Amino acid sequence: MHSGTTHSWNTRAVHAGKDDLAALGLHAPPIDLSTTYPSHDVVAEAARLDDFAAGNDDGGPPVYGRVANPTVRRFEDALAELEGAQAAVAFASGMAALSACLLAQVAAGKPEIIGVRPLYGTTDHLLDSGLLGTSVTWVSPEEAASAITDRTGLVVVESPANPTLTEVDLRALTDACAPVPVLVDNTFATPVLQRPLTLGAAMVLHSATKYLGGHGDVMGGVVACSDEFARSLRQVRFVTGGMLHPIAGYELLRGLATLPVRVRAASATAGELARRLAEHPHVTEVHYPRLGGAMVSFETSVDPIALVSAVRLITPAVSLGSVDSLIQHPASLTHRIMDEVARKDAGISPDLVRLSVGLEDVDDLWTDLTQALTHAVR
Ligand code: MET
Repeated sequence: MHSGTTHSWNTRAVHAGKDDLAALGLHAPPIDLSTTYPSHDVVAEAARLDDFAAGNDDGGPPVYGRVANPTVRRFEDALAELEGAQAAVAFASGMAALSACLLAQVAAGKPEIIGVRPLYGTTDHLLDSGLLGTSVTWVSPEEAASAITDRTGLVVVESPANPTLTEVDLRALTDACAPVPVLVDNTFATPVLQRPLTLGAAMVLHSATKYLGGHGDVMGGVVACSDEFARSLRQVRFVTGGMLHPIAGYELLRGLATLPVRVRAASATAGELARRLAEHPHVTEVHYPRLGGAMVSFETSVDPIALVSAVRLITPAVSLGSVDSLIQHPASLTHRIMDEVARKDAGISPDLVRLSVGLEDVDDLWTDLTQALTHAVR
């Protein structure tokens, strides 16, 4: 799957998933919108369907559009390469990707999940509700290993975490929990800043909707992992139908090419905004990861809901990772669905505001933030 070139990671971000294009006489990757694939050899087609149902993907015609797609495969191959994984499996959303990970472990007789809070609110809710037949034990990173039983399927962690930007020592966690697989939600860090598989993680989850797409116009999810776990995920995707759309596959592949420059530029602006916010009289605490990144969250003495409503350049909206900056109030929106006590215990206070920093000029963003902070004084 991988080219085996000695080019740098930044160069591979541009070319991964496209190495065969020149030989095909193409420059942009083709978008295959087929929902079905013709075959006059029914017996051979039946054998291929069996193979796909077992979770294999030989790169050939997928029989049916729910099973696999050539454009989506390009994105999967590229993301696998950038995360340093054997394989990647793409889904219609980040939550569909997480659901497949959970269902795969339930099917393997390992329905017990160990969760480290905070996590994205709907991830927290999916684990806490047990909707997919899992059970969860919530722990601190230091307690994770002692919660393992012979039915533990996954340790789930997000670092830096949504929305508090709390960082977990992933190497210490994966060492302590081995051989139980650790799934790291790497949506906020992106492989530009952190590659969890190099720190002992078994699976890396992305809401591809965020930085991988990067323009707020494509929804998707992806898991980078071993060939073996990828087979389990494809088996789940085959029957549950959470396949990524081919146009989304195209857009996500296109997003990867600019991922390094987008993340580095937005991170520089976010770091500067974090420094300025820390000095602001209406800001009581700023959260910004040691790792860097383009997310900043902060606690404020002004009315946080009035603050979010008062921005004019920044967009008041959930989601993140777009070229334009977004701001939202986690306790009202992204983490609303969580248990209220757990939310407070996880550090998601009613005064916390989350900012996704885009590619605008830092001074324009600062002017907007400061006027909104002034406007929202209680
Ligand atoms: C429906 S809330 C949504 C989205 C996204 N995962 C976020 O953290 O902003």
